[in-house]
Amino acid sequence: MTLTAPPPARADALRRGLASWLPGRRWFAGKGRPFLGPQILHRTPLAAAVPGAAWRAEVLVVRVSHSQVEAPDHYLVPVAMRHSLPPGLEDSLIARDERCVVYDALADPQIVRDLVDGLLKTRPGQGEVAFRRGGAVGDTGLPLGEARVLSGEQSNTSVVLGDEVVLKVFRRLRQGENPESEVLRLLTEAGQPHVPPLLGDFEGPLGEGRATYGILQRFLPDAADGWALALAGAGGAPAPAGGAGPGDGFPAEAFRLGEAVAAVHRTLAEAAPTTRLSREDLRAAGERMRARLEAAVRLSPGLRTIAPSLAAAFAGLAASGPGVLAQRLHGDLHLGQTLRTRTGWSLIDFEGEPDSPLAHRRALHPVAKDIAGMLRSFDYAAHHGLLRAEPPAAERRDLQEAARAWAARSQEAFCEGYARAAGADPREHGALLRAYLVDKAVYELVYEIRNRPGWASLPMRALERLSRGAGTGGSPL
Ligand SMILES: Nc1ncnc2c1ncn2[C@@H]1O[C@H](COP(=O)(O)OP(=O)(O)O)[C@@H](O)[C@H]1O
Ligand SMILES: O=P(O)(O)O[C@H]1O[C@H](CO)[C@@H](O[C@H]2O[C@H](CO)[C@@H](O)[C@H](O)[C@H]2O)[C@H](O)[C@H]1O
Repeated sequence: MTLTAPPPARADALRRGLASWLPGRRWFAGKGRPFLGPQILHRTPLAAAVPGAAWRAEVLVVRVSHSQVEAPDHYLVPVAMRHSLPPGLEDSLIARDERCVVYDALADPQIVRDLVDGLLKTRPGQGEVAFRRGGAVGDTGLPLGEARVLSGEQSNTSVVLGDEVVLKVFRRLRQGENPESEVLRLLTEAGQPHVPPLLGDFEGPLGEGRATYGILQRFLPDAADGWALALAGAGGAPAPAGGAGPGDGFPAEAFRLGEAVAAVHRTLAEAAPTTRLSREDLRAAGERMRARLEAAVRLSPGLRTIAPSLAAAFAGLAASGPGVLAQRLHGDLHLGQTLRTRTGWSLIDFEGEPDSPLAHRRALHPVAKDIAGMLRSFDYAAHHGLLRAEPPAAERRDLQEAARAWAARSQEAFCEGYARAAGADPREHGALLRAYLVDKAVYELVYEIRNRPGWASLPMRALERLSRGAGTGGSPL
């Protein structure tokens, strides 16, 4: 018997299903908070590349409001509808009515490949959801192999097609072009070797405007994740094959990573506008950091006692100018955004901080913002092993000292690599770096409380340490 696609699910069944399915998603930002709705803002049918398929697919844009006064969040949920749920996809089931079962289309390899095949044939201005090619592919099309969903601690959903291409679907939408496609396009067109090339992006409706729904990028099949390498390094493992050399350990890799980040920064400074910050600009940046800190204190009252000394670091920002260069950046740089291939380091995920407004992510910032992100990440990797361990107090102190020393070695090596490639050492601007380090740790604290409460002690400890030295001159490392 040949099956045809079922009729589309009823809107009320979809809404009810989404209300219970969404809060369990890793990428759902409102965990633990009640919400109104959800409301389905757009329901766009997607054409399958192969006619006569036994399924149908739609892209849903779902609006979630946590209160009448806060701005709502918008989530992208591509759904598949079939007569029955394919085996193994129970966790992806969203809704069921008398017509069909509805589930997360990105969890179904067959559907993802077929949908991408169909979307690749669209062009901007044609159809509701459309594909725009990047600078790195000709008109002959892309080789699309088997689809496999990447799992892990992610803000979005990525699917690898063959070992060639990765499709990243943005889960939280904002109107306008996502900074990731914008920045990757610049870097790809400039031939920057430390970034996998952008192949194209998808866009579709969001309210009255449009939004980037996803990107297609070259996949690096043999790459090792920088976060995993750093965790292994912090635990005493040697550097990876093809690395800086046996016995050099992770700090030697950190040096090369510093060089790679400096090279990407240089390309961005050449390819996009830059500006020199006045004292007033720096003071305003310090004010924004202070507002972030105040919001964090409301969420985590334990911060209250150290908040004044942390704020002193932001006040120091104005003293570091005028004339600091601001430019387009990565925006949320950490070890989880770095990949180590046989030939060197690559940077991915140029979306910026997923919890920050788009205007802030698009704005020009000093490179210290990215550098601070990476320096904080070495600290995370060093202390991660202590999260669950509960050794006696004396042993714990030793472990903490060892972790701090490892982090400091990696941080220094990263700055040396950066300085070698950029010709300017980030440690020379101590007040600037300190302000961005504190701001990043504040962002992380909020991020962890909302997403991984068990990890919140990592940025909290760092803030306590930074508060003891905040506002002072010299290196903040
Ligand atoms: N071009 C790529 N090549 C190889 N692996 C990749 C590539 N892009 C992403 N990945 C893998 O997918 C993971 C998630 O990608 P990322 O862009 O960081 O998504 P998110 O925004 O969800 O955090 C990465 O940590 C990496 O392991
Ligand atoms: O990678 P994303 O764009 O989703 O970034 C968000 O999530 C990150 C965690 O997955 C978070 O990074 C923090 O944890 C990392 C270890 O998991 C650590 O390496 C980073 O230094 C730390 O900031 C990131 O802040 C957040 O925006």
